[in-house]
Amino acid sequence: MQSLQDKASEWSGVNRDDAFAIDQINLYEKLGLQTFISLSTNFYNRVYDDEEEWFRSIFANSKKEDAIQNQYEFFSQRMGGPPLYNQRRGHPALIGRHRPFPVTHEAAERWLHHMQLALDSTTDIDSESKIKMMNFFRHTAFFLVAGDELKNPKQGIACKHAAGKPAAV
Ligand code: HEM
Repeated sequence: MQSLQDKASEWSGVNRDDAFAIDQINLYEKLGLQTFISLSTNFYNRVYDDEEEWFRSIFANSKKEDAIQNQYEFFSQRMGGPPLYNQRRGHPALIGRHRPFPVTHEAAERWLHHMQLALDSTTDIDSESKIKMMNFFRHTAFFLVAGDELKNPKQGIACKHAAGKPAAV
């Protein structure tokens, strides 16, 4: 059976080495906390203003300021900075924390679209760091999609004994 990491690689098109190239360099030391704050602010300004109502509504129960802080604290600690996220929120457990939300393939692409634009409009992020970060984001986004599908595993093909019977629900 394919692991969630394998599915993430297949669906994102990013292999594990590229996804975790963020660990070859300390991006937090290179970019600084303020850059992460700007990135998450740019990102969530776009998300909360998204013209696509279906995507915007996924965030309807979260306050923008809280979402920004959750994100930049997580990114900073994951990319070599102090454990601000863990101190305030505990273990990230990203699949569990995304459980209430519909993290579909389409939602992942929309999330990544906004993140690419946010990276491009955040000054002080060099292009090599952007590529590393985007590979990590892309792989993680599809890791979350794979986790989301565990909520509603697709029905397998019915065996011959089920022929003519209504599908199980
Ligand atoms: C794939 C599409 C994604 C969707 C639809 C999505 C959706 C959401 C939503 C609705 C929240 C709640 C906002 C808040 O209160 O903080 C959230 C939180 C969060 N997301 Fe995502 N997300 C996605 C991808 C990602 C990715 C790729 C990452 C990491 C690289 C990530 C990291 C986080 C973190 C750290 C939080 C804060 C969790 C908490 O402390 O409660 N998300 N996400």
